[in-house]
Amino acid sequence: MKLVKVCGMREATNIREVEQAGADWIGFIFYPESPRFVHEVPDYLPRKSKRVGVFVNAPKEKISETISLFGLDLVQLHGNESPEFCENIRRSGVKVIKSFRVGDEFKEEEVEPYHGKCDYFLFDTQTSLYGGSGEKFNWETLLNYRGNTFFLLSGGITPGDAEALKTFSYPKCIGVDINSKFEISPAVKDAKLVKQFIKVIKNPGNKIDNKTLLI
Ligand SMILES: O=C(O)c1ccccc1NCC(=O)[C@H](O)[C@H](O)COP(=O)(O)O
Repeated sequence: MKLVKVCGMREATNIREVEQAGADWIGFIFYPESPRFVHEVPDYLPRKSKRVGVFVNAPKEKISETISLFGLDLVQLHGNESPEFCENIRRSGVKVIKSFRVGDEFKEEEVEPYHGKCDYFLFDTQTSLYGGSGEKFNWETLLNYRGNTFFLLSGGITPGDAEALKTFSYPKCIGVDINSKFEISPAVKDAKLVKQFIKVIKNPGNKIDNKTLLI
């Protein structure tokens, strides 16, 4: 695994800790219904980790305003945004991640129109929520993904999944997105757990110890 995105951050001190833990990308949720909703600019924003803004069916103007306010590098779209909308956001100079909710079977026809219109896909679990459900889907369904767009694996990934992820070698998978299963409370991550997880999945020789995982 090459890349780890830690999503749903809000508190300055915690953002700094997670950045120091080695997160490549840090996500901020701009969806008011989320318990991780970011309503003001934190006192610290990551400098080394890339900043990702997560939106659900937000208007273009709101996204553009937030890109400027937070200095976003990437925009992640979790709603019913069209391929044209993705392309339009991309023209603002940010990379675009389009999220898809995966159920029992992988639907190639759903993702197909988005190739070339965004930079990455994110495969999350199909639930009644737009994201942050803490639910896992069957990763094997992604064996049916034939596209060329690189993707992030997401949905209920836990600290205990680090070992299994070392052997997850889908050619187009560039990394993982972690969120609720690393939380102490909504939007507050256990930076120690994040650090251990990153260490293990980026260095195949390392094993995570159960004491750290609290299992
Ligand atoms: O996290 C949220 O509350 C959220 C709400 C609405 C849209 C997206 C949201 N999160 C985006 C993410 O990238 C999450 O990390 C992803 O859905 C996985 O979350 P989890 O299942 O908790 O690991």
